[in-house]
Amino acid sequence: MDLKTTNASPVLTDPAPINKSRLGIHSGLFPYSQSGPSFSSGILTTPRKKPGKLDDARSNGWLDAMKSSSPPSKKMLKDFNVEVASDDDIAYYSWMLKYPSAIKSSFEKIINHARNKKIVMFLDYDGTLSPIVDDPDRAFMSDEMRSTVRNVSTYFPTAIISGRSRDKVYELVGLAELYYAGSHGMDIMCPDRETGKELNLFQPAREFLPMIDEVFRTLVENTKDIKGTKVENHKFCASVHYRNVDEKSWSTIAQRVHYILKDYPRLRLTHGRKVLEVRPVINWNKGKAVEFLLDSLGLSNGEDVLPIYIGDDKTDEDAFKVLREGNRGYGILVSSVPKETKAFFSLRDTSEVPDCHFVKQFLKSLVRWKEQNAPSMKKRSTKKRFLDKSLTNITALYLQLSKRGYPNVRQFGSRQKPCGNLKRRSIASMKKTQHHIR
Ligand SMILES: O=P(O)(O)OC[C@H]1O[C@H](O[C@H]2O[C@H](CO)[C@@H](O)[C@H](O)[C@H]2O)[C@H](O)[C@@H](O)[C@@H]1O
Repeated sequence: MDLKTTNASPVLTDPAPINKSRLGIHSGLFPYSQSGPSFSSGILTTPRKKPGKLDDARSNGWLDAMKSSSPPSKKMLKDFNVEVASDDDIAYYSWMLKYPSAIKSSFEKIINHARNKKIVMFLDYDGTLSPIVDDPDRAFMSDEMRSTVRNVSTYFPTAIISGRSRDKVYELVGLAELYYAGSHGMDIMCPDRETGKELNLFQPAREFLPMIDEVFRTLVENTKDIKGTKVENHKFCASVHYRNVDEKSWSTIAQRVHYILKDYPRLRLTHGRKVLEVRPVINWNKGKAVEFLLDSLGLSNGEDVLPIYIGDDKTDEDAFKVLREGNRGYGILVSSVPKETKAFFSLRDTSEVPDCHFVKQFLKSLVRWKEQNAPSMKKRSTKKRFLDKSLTNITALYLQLSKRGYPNVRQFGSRQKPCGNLKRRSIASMKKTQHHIR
């Protein structure tokens, strides 16, 4: 992908205008009219009355999806002393004929294909590096997983692509030597394509920032009476969690979220694991982020590059699709149940084996293979690692500065390029600055 093309706005034209009078809402309450962005800072509240049967037919479809997302783990079933039906296993193993395990028979295939190629590793966070837990704020990855990912990154360029905000996922992973794409790929920090040394910030949905902030507050306000609901602001998208909500209230959540989104035709809803995700209607996703990162790393020319993407969620399918369709690399789906997927391989995800065990095992095997069987392809050269180190220092510093709300750094974000003085400053002087702001 030519970087220049990514500078073109990926914002899609608005979907068909909604019928405001049908909703019985005064047009002044629509924060974004079709004719241009007029922003209202108010929080909309949805009526508390139960919406009519035909209020939003889509809610029913969504309810089914809500029920089937993130199926109960075997552990949960065991907790209730219920034997796991062997039919499930049969279904799983026949599904695996199509999507074989990446750590068993197919590992050979993967490494054979990787010989003489440069692997680029893309990793989703929740459900891939950290186990799915009830509280999203407590989805920690283990130290062992962290050190495994660090080892991976010493051999292969490694990026984390998450639905969470970039700051949040960086905080959870805590490895400055990786590249990060937050908000489902809408917030990317990556090396400059030309120099490879400077950092670029790519935020294709920047204009949606105030809108997401507003919808976030509206969602919080309108779901606060539903026990267990949690709404997260991920900067360029927002998540409404219903994992801890009584199933009887799921339809209420679906209806309220749909009702609110009727006022935001430039936002859309997608579905994750017991979470509804509100995102801008732009032609950008985790797949585009993978292409963008490969391009920025100067690795978009397929022949000698093998991108591998590991993820567990529907949003990861966009990345699997990019890799499959371009015949560029391998998608690996983490799942304990058969699913329709564009991935090539699978890794079992089971809470009986904690700590995303199979993902870790796959990553460790890859490192071991590299250490043992490709001694000629040593760890990334000292010079390269020095450059990477400089880059990671800049990343760490940037994240630190932006967290502290430094005005210059915000500005640098808005220009989608690091601010000049930050770019040109030597690492030593940056360290000084870093020390200064602690
Ligand atoms: O793209 P990801 O890194 O996989 O992020 C997807 C969502 O992950 C988080 O939610 C999921 O994990 C939580 C912690 O295990 C779990 O409680 C929740 O039910 C899952 O949906 C995160 O909180 C979301 O905002 C992300 O969009």
